[in-house]
Amino acid sequence: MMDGGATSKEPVIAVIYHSGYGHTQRMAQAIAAGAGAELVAIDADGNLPQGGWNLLDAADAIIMGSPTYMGSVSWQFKKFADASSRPWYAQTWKDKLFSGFTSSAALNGDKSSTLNYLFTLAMQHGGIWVSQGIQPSNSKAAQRNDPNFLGSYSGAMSQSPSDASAGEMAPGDLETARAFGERVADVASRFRR
Ligand SMILES: Cc1cc2nc3c(=O)[nH]c(=O)nc-3n(C[C@H](O)[C@H](O)[C@H](O)COP(=O)(O)O)c2cc1C
Repeated sequence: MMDGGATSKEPVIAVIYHSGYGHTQRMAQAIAAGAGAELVAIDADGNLPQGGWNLLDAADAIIMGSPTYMGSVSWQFKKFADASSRPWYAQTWKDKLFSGFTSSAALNGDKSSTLNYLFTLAMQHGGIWVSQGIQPSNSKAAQRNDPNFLGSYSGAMSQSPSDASAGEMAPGDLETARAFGERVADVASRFRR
């Protein structure tokens, strides 16, 4: 339902994302489950579904996601970003909370470049960025499915080998994504007080 939750006191949170092969979609679903958010999927032509723009306009927090393709967002996500020049022009998304997430094949894969782009887009809209806020699992004892094993601070990340399907994603990355969604919702509810 994309009614923007107008009658609720709970913050309205939207997860807007593009996914070519399903990995970023699974992250988006996990984040939305943690945040109690509405999903807005950018389609293969870079367009939003009916009601998508209205939901973003009504949202207190917008969490943006794209796969990392050639070190940045996909062209479909960039089409959405360019189309967001309409709310940018009127600064109607000013002071909303924003955050971001991405997936890649390589362990590093330049995912930070993608998150940096999402941050820049949020800043152009006059937004307030929410960090991932989950301590990294980076000790010798750390295991692949421990919280924030990829050690991201600026947003949520997942990594899957290039020949692994979305169904084979690391459960720890998805659980990290869910916990990240919870955090954004917590920050958003504090901002509404
Ligand atoms: C056109 C293209 C470019 C890619 N560029 C990168 C890259 O720069 N770094 C990387 O680690 N993986 C790269 N990948 C792999 C994807 O990031 C990875 O498969 C990701 O999980 C795909 O997410 P999706 O299923 O949501 O589309 C690329 C894949 C494609 C199709």
